[in-house]
Amino acid sequence: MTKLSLSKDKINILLLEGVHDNAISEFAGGGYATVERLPHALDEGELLERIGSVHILGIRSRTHLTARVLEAAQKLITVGCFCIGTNQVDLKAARRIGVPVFNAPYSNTRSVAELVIGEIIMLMRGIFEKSQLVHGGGWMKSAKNSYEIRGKTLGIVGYGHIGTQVSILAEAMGMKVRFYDVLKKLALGNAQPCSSLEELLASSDVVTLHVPDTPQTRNMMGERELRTMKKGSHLINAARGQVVDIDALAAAMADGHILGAAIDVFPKEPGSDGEVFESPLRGIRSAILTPHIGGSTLEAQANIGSEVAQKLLEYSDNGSTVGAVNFPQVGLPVHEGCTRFLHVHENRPGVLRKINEVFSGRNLNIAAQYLQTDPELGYVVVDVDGDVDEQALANELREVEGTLKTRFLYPGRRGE
Ligand SMILES: NC(=O)C1=CN([C@@H]2O[C@H](COP(=O)(O)OP(=O)(O)OC[C@H]3O[C@@H](n4cnc5c(N)ncnc54)[C@H](O)[C@@H]3O)[C@@H](O)[C@H]2O)C=CC1
Ligand SMILES: O=C(O)CCC(=O)C(=O)O
Repeated sequence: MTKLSLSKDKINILLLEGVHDNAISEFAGGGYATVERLPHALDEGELLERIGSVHILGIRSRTHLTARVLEAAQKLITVGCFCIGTNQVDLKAARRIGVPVFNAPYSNTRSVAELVIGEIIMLMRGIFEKSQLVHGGGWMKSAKNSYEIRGKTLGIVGYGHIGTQVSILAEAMGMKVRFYDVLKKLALGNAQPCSSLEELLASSDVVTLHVPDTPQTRNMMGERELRTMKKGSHLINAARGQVVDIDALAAAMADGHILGAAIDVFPKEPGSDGEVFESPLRGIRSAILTPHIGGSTLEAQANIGSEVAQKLLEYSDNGSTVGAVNFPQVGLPVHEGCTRFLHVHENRPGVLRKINEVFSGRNLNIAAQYLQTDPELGYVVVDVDGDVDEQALANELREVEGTLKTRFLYPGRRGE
């Protein structure tokens, strides 16, 4: 267990939104015992009240880390998103305060893909509507609007980790697959790329969305795009709520242009299970609405719990930023016997020279130095051998103009 400048029992870890037990076990195994876990998200006001004393924060998709919250996070070392998407975090604001953000880019991929496959069949057989009727004492034994998926065309928007998994599974079940992506992607199996979103929409029986939330994908499925879809086709959105114009979808479903939809994500989602969910889609019988559970399987949550906690530990213990989504990536060996200084700074001329002057001015033996930069940010890690007045050195480093964060630790040395 690496020793830190701040003893581990003083490092406050706050985990929100019911992060899996595996995360707690990982932290305990790393010597971090001060972990508080809440089952729900916190809103901005609640976060502002608590964030000042938090060193490591774990969230899922419902907690919004705004610039305001991050600027109040005086002690924050790192943030873990125990999910794939990181759009709920103001990543630039996190960079500005020198805080790397980690996620789990693959751990729930399969869970989302399986849900989508199930929904394709449910939609193409009108199962949800028929089942609701039967629950209400009704009976609708009819083949109207019910089709096999074999031979039908699935259009996948966003051919990344989830999109490609859906592609493979759908082809195995006899579907024809077409996809559209902004990047050139290797087509798996017999899948066919489309040169435009419109081409995909006009030729698919079911369209499924697997793009991230970006300024380009906001409302990418608006009135015009929904009307470009084939009459009687189906839409699945397990990506992000802002990708579909929900009012336009409700209208296209009301007049039967879109026959069915399965929607897992919404522009406004409740922060906790007790809160009332509002949406114009409520009450539409051919709309399968689920509470953002695409990635909510026990397998996925267990894997995510371990994966993200390990990344947070690697950063807290060793300074490694491998896997961070908003930071220069530095993979670091454990260098026993040294004191390691982590310095995050604005990437502007002269900063590195001044940092080196701080070390050379004290006649220290630098055993290793690691540096990664991107156009705005620099992250330098310096391992020093022998005796050193860590606190005085860290204070001097903090004085260097452009410094965003400084921390020191003792890799490989046992600590609390
Ligand atoms: N419902 C749920 O519980 C879950 C939802 N998600 C959502 O699914 C999204 C996709 O996940 P992954 O496949 O792992 O991401 P990924 O990053 O592997 O794939 C996204 C793909 O979308 C493409 N893309 C980006 N902008 C585009 C645009 N404007 N038009 C067309 N293609 C575009 C990218 O080039 C990439 O190939 C995540 O960002 C997340 O928001 C992820 C996991 C669980
Ligand atoms: O499980 C969650 O809270 C969010 C899942 C998700 O949307 C993601 O992984 O991006």
